Amino acid sequence: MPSASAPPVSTAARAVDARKTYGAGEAAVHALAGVTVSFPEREFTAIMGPSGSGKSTLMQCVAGLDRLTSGSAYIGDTDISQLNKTQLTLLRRDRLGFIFQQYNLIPSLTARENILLPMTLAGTRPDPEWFDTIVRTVGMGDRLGNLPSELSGGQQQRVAVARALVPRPDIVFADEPTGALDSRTGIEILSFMRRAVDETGQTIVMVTHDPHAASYANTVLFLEDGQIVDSMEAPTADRVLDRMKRFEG
Ligand SMILES: Nc1ncnc2c1ncn2[C@@H]1O[C@H](COP(=O)(O)OP(=O)(O)OP(=O)(O)O)[C@@H](O)[C@H]1O
Repeated sequence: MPSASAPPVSTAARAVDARKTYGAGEAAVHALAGVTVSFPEREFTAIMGPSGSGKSTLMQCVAGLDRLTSGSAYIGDTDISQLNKTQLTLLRRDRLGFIFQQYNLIPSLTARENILLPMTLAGTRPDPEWFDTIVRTVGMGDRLGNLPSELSGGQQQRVAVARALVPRPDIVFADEPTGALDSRTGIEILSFMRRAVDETGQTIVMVTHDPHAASYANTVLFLEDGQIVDSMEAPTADRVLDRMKRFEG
């Protein structure tokens, strides 16, 4: 139990009775079948579950990339189901960061320009000290002038991670961020994401299939058939793997 003096845990994002149905009638797929979940601030949450269990749908709907069929999704206190398209675009730009399996870098821009692109588009500038901290921590300091085609896959993903973190978003959503990387490079990226949470108070929500990746999180949520069926605190790769095996029976 938290002590009486412990600060209350704030919620960076949450969903309330979230439902998402694709198609209609007999062909209807209930990708989310009533999910209520909170993502605490300054924590790293992983979402796992069998293929088709609704992981990406949940992330996309909470991150304002897709809309729920019913229920609500909040970023902080903002009910995003009430926002129009423009408001959603601005909310994503100003308050959220994204990391995908595909790095989505602009080929004609240098690493530095790619990292700064979201802020350039928003007409803002990063705090120079913060920019240096992020670039140093992701280990990209000497490659900032290079184009993506001159960087390895791991280096490109580091640029993508830096791009997500430099604007200091309220929350970073990551969908299989290490899916395209070899295991050593994946570990570097995950370690960096972990440090961003521990050392800078970043909030991260990550969808993954990989029990080892999930072990970097504070909490793992398990989805099955569009519902949250379990959660695990302080996960280890072995415990996550054991839990995942129970879905296959
Ligand atoms: N645009 C769509 N149209 C129709 N059905 C969809 C669409 N997107 C997702 N689905 C279905 O919704 C369900 C949940 O999909 P989702 O991609 O969220 O699962 P997931 O857990 O992320 O899967 P995976 O691990 O394979 O990426 C699946 O049955 C999927 O086929």
